[in-house]
Amino acid sequence: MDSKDCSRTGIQRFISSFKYAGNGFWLALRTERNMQIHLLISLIVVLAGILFSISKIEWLVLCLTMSAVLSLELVNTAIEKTVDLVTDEYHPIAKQAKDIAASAVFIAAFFSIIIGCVIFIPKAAHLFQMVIN
Ligand SMILES: Nc1ncnc2c1ncn2[C@@H]1O[C@H](COP(=O)(O)OP(=O)(O)OP(=O)(O)O)[C@@H](O)[C@H]1O
Repeated sequence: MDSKDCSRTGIQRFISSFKYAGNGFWLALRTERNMQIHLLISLIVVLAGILFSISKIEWLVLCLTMSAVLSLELVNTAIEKTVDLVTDEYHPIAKQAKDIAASAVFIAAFFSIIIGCVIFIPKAAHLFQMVIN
């Protein structure tokens, strides 16, 4: 923390933390292709939720899964950057750190696909039945 930070009040630091979080989000969104893909899929899921008028519980489950995937992608990016800061040479521990962080995103994305299928496939099938009948 620099001397400027020390002189600020709690509320100013609280507001600044939002600004820093926003900066981090936009930086990851601008520079990380996977983050752009996850956000695009989240927007499509939200549109599908509106289109199919999903229930309150389904919205809550989707919000949890989308926030898990997006948050873990941000943490994965932060870990990648930290590892790159420590070493730009090949190191087995660097590989382990990056691979483990990437697998956290993979697990969240995998289960969010299952949740999305459980919520939307019956609704899409029902819509399809109505269209063909
Ligand atoms: N310093 C390193 N030492 C050993 N292996 C590394 C190192 N840096 C990267 N790797 C390996 O290469 C893989 C890709 O790393 P990289 O930093 O390019 O991330 P990425 O998977 O391309 O992620 P993104 O596309 O989100 O940037 C890692 O998962 C790891 O297995």
